[in-house]
Amino acid sequence: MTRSYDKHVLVTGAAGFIGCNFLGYFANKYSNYHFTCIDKLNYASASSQEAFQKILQKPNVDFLKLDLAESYHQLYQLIALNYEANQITDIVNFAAESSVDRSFEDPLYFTRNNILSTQNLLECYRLLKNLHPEAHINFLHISTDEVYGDSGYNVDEQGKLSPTNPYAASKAAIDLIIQSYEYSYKLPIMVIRPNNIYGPNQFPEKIVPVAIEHLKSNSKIPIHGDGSNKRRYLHVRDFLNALELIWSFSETADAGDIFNVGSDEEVSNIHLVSLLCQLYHKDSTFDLQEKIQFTQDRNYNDLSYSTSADKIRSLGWKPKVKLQDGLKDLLG
Ligand SMILES: NC(=O)c1ccc[n+]([C@@H]2O[C@H](COP(=O)([O-])OP(=O)(O)OC[C@H]3O[C@@H](n4cnc5c(N)ncnc54)[C@H](O)[C@@H]3O)[C@@H](O)[C@H]2O)c1
Ligand SMILES: C[C@H]1O[C@H](OP(=O)(O)OP(=O)(O)OC[C@H]2O[C@@H](n3ccc(=O)[nH]c3=O)[C@H](O)[C@@H]2O)[C@H](O)[C@@H](O)C1=O
Repeated sequence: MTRSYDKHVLVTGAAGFIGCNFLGYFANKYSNYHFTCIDKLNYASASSQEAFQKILQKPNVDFLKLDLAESYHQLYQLIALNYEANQITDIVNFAAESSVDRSFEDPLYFTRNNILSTQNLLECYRLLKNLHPEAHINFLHISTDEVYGDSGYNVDEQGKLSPTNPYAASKAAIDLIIQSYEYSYKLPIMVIRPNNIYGPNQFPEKIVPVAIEHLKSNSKIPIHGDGSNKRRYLHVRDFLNALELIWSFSETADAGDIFNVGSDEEVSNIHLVSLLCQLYHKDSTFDLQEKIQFTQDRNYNDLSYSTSADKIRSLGWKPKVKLQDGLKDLLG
């Protein structure tokens, strides 16, 4: 970094769906912040590649291709050993393998990746405090509402963690490790648990981009099981607004906190796909049965997530993008 910036923000998973949308918004709005992006560039990054490469042209954005789970020593140098030179002030941690379906196929990889990638960052922060007790990093960790599983009703941030799939278990595990660092080392870390997020450049394995891809190729949309599972959907712009609000609190927080961030728009998978078909075919009629094919269900498919976002709503945040409008935008 040559010019002086007000913040030096480390953004992990920056080449992914939410990370790249985060950069597109914050690197433009906060030109007085420097953003160092870290990403291993997995399969999911491919969908954001064009947008990510464009953002890397900005003077206040740099990129390090690193696997956080395998790069402890480089991270230790970046965050702790060279603290006086790098002066990292904030960490926004998106990096994770994020696909439930893939986690059923390779659970151990999800455990290793999603725990070590974040715990390596926690270790660097812990050791930084040993070297520079005065150092403070605003640490925002992106978790998920899947950590609660589908057993609770209107679960708030104190709800029991009850994950049902290997992805969610890896996210719940690192949430608990973060909690241990808060208690044992007094590291103030903000944990954010969003519901399903959709928006531009999402890799077509999540239902929204999958359905759109199949609509555009006129092929049948795969529906797991009977399609009755429900999810709540939040547009990525609304999520970033929530993140901006939480980030502002982390500046003065001397303790960590947890925030559920979610919408009230809960729809079943079959209804979501039907809505996308209606929006895509506009006024022309269509036979839904011709547009879908029922496929084998997941090993376990959470029925729905009933989390309460009252805490962040009480701070003035609320979703602004209606699902129908957000989907219409995506369909173009
Ligand atoms: N998309 C959603 O609906 C949703 C909802 C709730 C929470 N989340 C969480 O938000 C975060 C971002 O999700 P997303 O949808 O953008 O995921 P994504 O899969 O689109 O992107 C994740 C990015 O992280 C990178 N990454 C993963 N492991 C890494 C490692 N070890 N080192 C470096 N980079 C690594 C990948 O290369 C990828 O670019 C994740 O932590 C996910 O658990 C996502
Ligand atoms: C909060 C989490 O959201 C995402 O996980 P989730 O599994 O809920 O998202 P998906 O889009 O993969 O699945 C949603 C829902 O649709 C079904 N489905 C999916 C893909 C497909 O081709 N057909 C389908 O029927 C699936 O079984 C689910 O019931 C996000 O991926 C995760 O990171 C989160 O944290």
